[in-house]
Amino acid sequence: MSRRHKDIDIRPIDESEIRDWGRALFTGFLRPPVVSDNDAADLATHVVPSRTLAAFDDAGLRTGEASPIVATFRSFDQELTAVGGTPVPADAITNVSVTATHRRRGLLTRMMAQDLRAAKERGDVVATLIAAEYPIYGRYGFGAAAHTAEWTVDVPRSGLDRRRPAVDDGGRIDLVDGADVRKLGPELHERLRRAQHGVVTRNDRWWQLSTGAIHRDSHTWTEPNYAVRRSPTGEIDGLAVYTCDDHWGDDKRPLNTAQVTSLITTDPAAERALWHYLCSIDWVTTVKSGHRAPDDLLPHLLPDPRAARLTSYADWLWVRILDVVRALEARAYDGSGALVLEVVDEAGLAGGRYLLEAGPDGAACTPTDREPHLTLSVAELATLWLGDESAVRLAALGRVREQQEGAARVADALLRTSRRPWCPDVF
Ligand SMILES: CC(=O)SCCNC(=O)CCNC(=O)[C@H](O)C(C)(C)COP(=O)(O)OP(=O)(O)OC[C@H]1O[C@@H](n2cnc3c(N)ncnc32)[C@H](O)[C@@H]1OP(=O)(O)O
Repeated sequence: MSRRHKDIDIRPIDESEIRDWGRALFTGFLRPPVVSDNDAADLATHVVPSRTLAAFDDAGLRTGEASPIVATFRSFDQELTAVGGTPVPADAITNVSVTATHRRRGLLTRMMAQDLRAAKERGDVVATLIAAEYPIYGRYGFGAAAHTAEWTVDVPRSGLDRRRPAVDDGGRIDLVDGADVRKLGPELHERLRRAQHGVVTRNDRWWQLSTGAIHRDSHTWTEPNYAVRRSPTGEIDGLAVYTCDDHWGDDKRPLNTAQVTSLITTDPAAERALWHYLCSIDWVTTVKSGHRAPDDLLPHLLPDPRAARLTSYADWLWVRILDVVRALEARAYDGSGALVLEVVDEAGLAGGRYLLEAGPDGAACTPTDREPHLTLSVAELATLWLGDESAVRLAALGRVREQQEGAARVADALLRTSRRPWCPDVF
């Protein structure tokens, strides 16, 4: 007999429960439900029990070793770069799963409420996640704040001159190994995240996982190629990570694909140089770009931009604002103006009426009782906050309400950014 959801206990796990929690996670994520000793040891290195929730159904039929854990949820400290380059503290949510036998009984809803409350109390400005499916997280106040795009480049069609480098500025490209990337990458990424809104922090574990320094039985690993670009003054200003397959046509024509898993730069010259390098590797006729911002330069670095076909486009980083005042004061504004926002938050975490007075020299956001210009949910505010969405478009969709005529245009002039946000990572 299935139990009512409120009889199922939700609480942080303790250290002795990490392995069972891992098995429930693998089950929920449709991996083989087996946690090897190697996987258990790896989980123990980064799963922080106090930030890791589980739902326990003790009444189920089970034998021997089977665990009562039927749902998983984990969060960790992160920083998210706001518009203008200032990082804000974020509650990064991951490893959300509810076992198929226990779906749609409100377990995620309970775990989310618990975690967001704790994040609010800790003083996090936002919560972040990468959503498995679009319809899951809006109800909890998350908005799709940054999108991802992938292009597939038909190299022979691109019109690139593969004989010479794209940028002849005295810079160079070198192939390095994983150990070099662990040394050089973090500093490059630090510079990127001070410049690009939407970027999130990468911890040591991120660099170790992405360079094969940590081996997990539950994940396959293929050593990629790592190319760094040095600027004319010798500074590392770009890193491309890619794998190549080994595919030949019947007519002995090379038809290899270079799949980019990560490409970060701090300079457009480095971006141009690395894409050109990737499109110039002998045998490579297709380059897949990996996760890019929708306004990435790539297509327009090719003489024929149509050679870059958009093969994936989707919502990517979801943001839940927990502190409207700090979120709006942390970001930069190119224009100047004042806006009164009526923010609706059904969870009672961040709602209220706020006056935003902003300009290129800074912003102040204060609770107010002035008449609002716009009424919107906290989720819609998140989509506007990172600069990606248009308030005019949301008004047309009925997702924000103009309380004063023309307010959506004023909001767009203040909040939209000239380049779109980009989150290069999955977490
Ligand atoms: C950040 C990440 O980790 S992303 C990974 C998320 N995990 C997965 O996708 C793994 C597979 N899916 C699952 O494990 C579960 O279905 C979850 C975690 C998505 C949802 O867990 P549940 O406990 O079933 O959610 P819960 O019962 O709290 O649902 C609340 C509401 O959201 C809706 N909902 C939940 N999941 C979905 C979904 N995938 N699609 C559409 N609606 C959904 C429910 O129908 C319910 O709506 P209602 O209140 O109108 O009835």
